Amino acid sequence: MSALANRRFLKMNGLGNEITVLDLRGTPLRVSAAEARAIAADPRSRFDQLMVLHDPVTPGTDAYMRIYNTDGSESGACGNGTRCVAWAMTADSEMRGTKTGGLMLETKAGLLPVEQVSETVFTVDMGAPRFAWNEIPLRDPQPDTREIDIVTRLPDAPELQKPSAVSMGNPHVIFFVKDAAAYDLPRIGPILEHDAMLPERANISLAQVLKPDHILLHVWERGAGQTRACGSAACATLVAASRKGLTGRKATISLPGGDLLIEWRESDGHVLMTGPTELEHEGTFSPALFAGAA
Ligand SMILES: N[C@H](CCC[C@H](N)C(=O)O)C(=O)O
Repeated sequence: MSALANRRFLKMNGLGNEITVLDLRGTPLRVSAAEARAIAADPRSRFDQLMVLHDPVTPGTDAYMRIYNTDGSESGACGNGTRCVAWAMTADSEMRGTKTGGLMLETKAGLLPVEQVSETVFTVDMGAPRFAWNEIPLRDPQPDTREIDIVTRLPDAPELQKPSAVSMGNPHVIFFVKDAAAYDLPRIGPILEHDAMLPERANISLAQVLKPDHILLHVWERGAGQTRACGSAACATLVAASRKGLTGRKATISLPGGDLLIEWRESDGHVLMTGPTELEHEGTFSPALFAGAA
């Protein structure tokens, strides 16, 4: 039987980005890719991202997070999930600590300071974006990641070329388009996600700049498909738009699930993401869920 059987989880969302939170602090347990897929397959614990809390690694931090996509792959960043974890560690009776004030979370990509804005709204310091082609990573050297070469040619969307590429601890490719809603993302998303220029695949964004402080965004997520919102994509998109001179350093990013406020802070180059969280229900994993999952 999986050691995860009967463990408690929270089903949450950040702007409709489906997040399941699992607290494994104080245990040596780890979630395998097969277990993550099994959790995603149950409608009660279904997720776009599974956020797993582990004991802190770096002294002074509150928890280490491992982030899983629906397909069992792992990511270094999830903005909406990080806010959900912050809510859980602040308000949930079994996950909260005694600490008041901000939290310091960590992933394999780095440290994420979080501040509470109101009961359910949090600001996450998502760190500094990376632009070097090998840090994103891209397959081939690119002199300027504001406009990269990709291999895919879509006959019915020839304008989808020369996207921007940014790492927010996870890889993002952003196409600036006239109408972000005009594309069949479930069809073109997987093709672009697997472009030969992207050795670790990427999250694919279609961004429409409405005003210098307002962007409309649709996202196809690596390993999870089309989601109602993606926080790290919103951060990557604001940074890419600002680098191209399309916006300033602060904008509202409107996603199908709602709005995020993103600021690319001048003083230290970090990206701040502010948005809501919502608890849907809690539950425990049924042992039957893991039959066949290693
Ligand atoms: N929804 C998440 C991002 C998940 C990214 C993941 N799909 C990846 O493989 O990088 C967010 O709010 O930032």
